[in-house]
Amino acid sequence: MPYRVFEEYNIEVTEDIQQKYKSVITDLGEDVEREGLLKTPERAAKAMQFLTSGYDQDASEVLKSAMFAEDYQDMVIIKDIELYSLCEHHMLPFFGKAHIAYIPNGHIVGLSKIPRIVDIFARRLQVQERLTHDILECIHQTLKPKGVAVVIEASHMCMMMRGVQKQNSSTTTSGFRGQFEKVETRSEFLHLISSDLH
Ligand SMILES: Nc1nc2c(ncn2[C@@H]2O[C@H](COP(=O)(O)OP(=O)(O)OP(=O)(O)O)[C@@H](O)[C@H]2O)c(=O)[nH]1
Ligand SMILES: [Zn+2]
Repeated sequence: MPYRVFEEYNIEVTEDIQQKYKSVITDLGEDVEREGLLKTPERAAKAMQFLTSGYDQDASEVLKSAMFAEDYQDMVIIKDIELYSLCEHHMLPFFGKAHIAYIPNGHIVGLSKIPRIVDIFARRLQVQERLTHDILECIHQTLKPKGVAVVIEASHMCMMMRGVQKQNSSTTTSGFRGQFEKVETRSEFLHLISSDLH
């Protein structure tokens, strides 16, 4: 199955992570036996499994499950795809939007599959650069389009809540393959996703 519905957690893994969270909460000086925290280790164990559930999913299979032969030659853009990931340095969230385009080469892909693969790569311990690259390469290698472009704009909680504590900075990463390596095609894409269209 290319993606799983996240309702059934592995009992043993949940129990194991839960015990570790109990120690962490205790080490932080809290009382794991107080009412408000009684179920917290289990909830946190489940939340972390969900937020890293992308490891168990095959993004390429997801794309392959909805590729259709079609003679459409122009740019397809899916923009403002919201994403939530975890930075691998602090395991704190980074979140923002992905804008993705491709130029078909005999096949189009079911539109929903693009946000699905964004989630699959985002639900892992990531850096924004690798997330951008993972999405780009998956589409490039699986759909084999004439071109693919990925832009991600994101804010990192590790830079907002702690560390340098910058609330308003955001980071943009991008990757281009095939026809998007040409300035005119890339410019058209960047123009079409630019904020004045929102
Ligand atoms: N390039 C990149 N860096 C990231 C990303 N997420 C977090 N970081 C950075 O990873 C770096 C880790 O640096 P360290 O010096 O080891 O960690 P630190 O002492 O917690 O650093 P500060 O955040 O500066 O306090 C920090 O500069 C973070 O801002 C990301 O997606 N991409
Ligand atoms: Zn971080």
